[in-house]
Amino acid sequence: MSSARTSAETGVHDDPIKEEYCKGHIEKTDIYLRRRDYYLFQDNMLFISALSAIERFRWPQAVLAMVGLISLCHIILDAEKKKHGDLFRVGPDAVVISDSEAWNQITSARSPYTRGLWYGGTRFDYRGPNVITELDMPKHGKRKSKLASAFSGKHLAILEAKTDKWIAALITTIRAKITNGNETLDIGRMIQYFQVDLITDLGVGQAWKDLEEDKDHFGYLKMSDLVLPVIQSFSFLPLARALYSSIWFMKLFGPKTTDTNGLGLFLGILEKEVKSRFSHNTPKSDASFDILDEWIRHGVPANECQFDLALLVPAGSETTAMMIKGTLLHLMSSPMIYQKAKQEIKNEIAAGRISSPVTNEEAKSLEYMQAIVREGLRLMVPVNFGFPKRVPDSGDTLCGTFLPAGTDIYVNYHSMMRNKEVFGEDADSFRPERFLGSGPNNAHMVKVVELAFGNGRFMCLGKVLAWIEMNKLFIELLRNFDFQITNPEKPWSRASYTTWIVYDFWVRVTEDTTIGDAKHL
Ligand code: HEM
Repeated sequence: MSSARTSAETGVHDDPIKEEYCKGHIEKTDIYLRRRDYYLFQDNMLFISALSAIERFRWPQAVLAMVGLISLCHIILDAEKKKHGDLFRVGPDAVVISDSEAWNQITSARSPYTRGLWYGGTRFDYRGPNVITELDMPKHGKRKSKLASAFSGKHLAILEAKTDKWIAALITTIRAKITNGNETLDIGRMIQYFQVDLITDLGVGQAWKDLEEDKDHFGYLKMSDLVLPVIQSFSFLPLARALYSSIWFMKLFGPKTTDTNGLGLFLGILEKEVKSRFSHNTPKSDASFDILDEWIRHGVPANECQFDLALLVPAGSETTAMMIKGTLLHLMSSPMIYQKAKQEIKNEIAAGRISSPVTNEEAKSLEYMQAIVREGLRLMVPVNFGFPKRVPDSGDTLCGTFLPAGTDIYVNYHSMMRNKEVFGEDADSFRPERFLGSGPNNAHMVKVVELAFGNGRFMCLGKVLAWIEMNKLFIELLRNFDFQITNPEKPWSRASYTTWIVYDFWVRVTEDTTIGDAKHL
């Protein structure tokens, strides 16, 4: 509880509850109980009662309910948003928000908000925090600014060249499968292989070659599909989170660099690579750029290099892969949009306006393809829910409700991206046309979609890379191939946590023989 402050100090004159709180006359819990419009425990909704039950130590029910239900959390949260509005409570000290203006304000560059303890629960290495699990904001800011150089300036051209290289590898692999008579393939898995190869190549200059060998090396993806749901479910439960992210627990049960498979093996490989670079003190030339060298040049210490490289693989692969898979599914399910996209690519090739492969700059001038990317990112927003920001000492009023200091505000991106007031009555439909034109509402929609990457000092570190990929990949895939869903009744299986997991995304892929220059790779 923050110390007593006067209304003159806090500037609070208009809200008696807020004023009492700021003067220190009432506790945070009183505020929740006094505010009828804010008191949601009358809801018998399992998700909310699961979260609230933690505080009452009804452990077994809470844990079971959470783990069982959270794989549908986007549906549950969206239903609650429809009932209670843009801000509602999910725990004694926690609310969920889907209002884009408020989220923009909370996460702005100079925001006094800090990270909630939830962030610490995503840690997977007992030896130390990575940049995303660092809770000390000044430390986080310093650390992040050193990491950011690898994603900016002269390195952008290298990010683009590596993206081209791995898109080419993806296309070669798909083509080889078609030639061998395997037109039906799990495109979801292939996109994950593509992402892992791209990120490992960028990270340490050596891809795992998942695509080339058609193999989930080190069982990394299998392990991540198993571990992510557990970590992402338990991270919402304060006591569980404190337990499993404690150093002794992680030492006993977490991944270790001596493991022979999965996450531990992966950490071990990174440890070796980082040690070798530091002991040889030989950063590579610009031509053979990788992120590790860039970080060493910027004075990132060896242990942080290890932890942050280990973060890049899940942070950089699961997210972009989800967006790509989701957009492909929408394209395949929307024949008119699919054909319009192909026609735009055809026209641009015929007019000699796009190279092979398309450059990032050229890709940005394909208006319809850009609209598809935004619409795909919006409807298949890769980060679904989570990433709480903690209300500063003065408290704050959001969506008309006063929130006391220390309240965690979780974002509900899924509902934010489907807000009818922002995106129109058909916000649930895949309709890229909504982004065509340049009216003020268009600019506003674009800004809201950008929030999918976070904002201000909470911004995603790999945003620029993700945009290069998204700009190019769909153009390259569609100029080479045609895609068709194999099972219209169940095109894939998908579970939602903070991020998503997609299984069994089988599609039929054939060569597109109608677009002239397709065989460029
Ligand atoms: C479509 C793709 C992506 C989306 C939607 C996305 C979204 C996000 C979001 C919402 C956050 C958390 C922001 C917050 O704290 O509020 C984040 C953080 C982060 N992302 Fe991404 N991301 C994507 C791709 C990538 C890629 C490709 C990389 C790396 C190569 C990456 C690396 C990171 C890192 C390192 C952080 C932590 C930043 C920090 O500590 O402040 N992401 N991302």
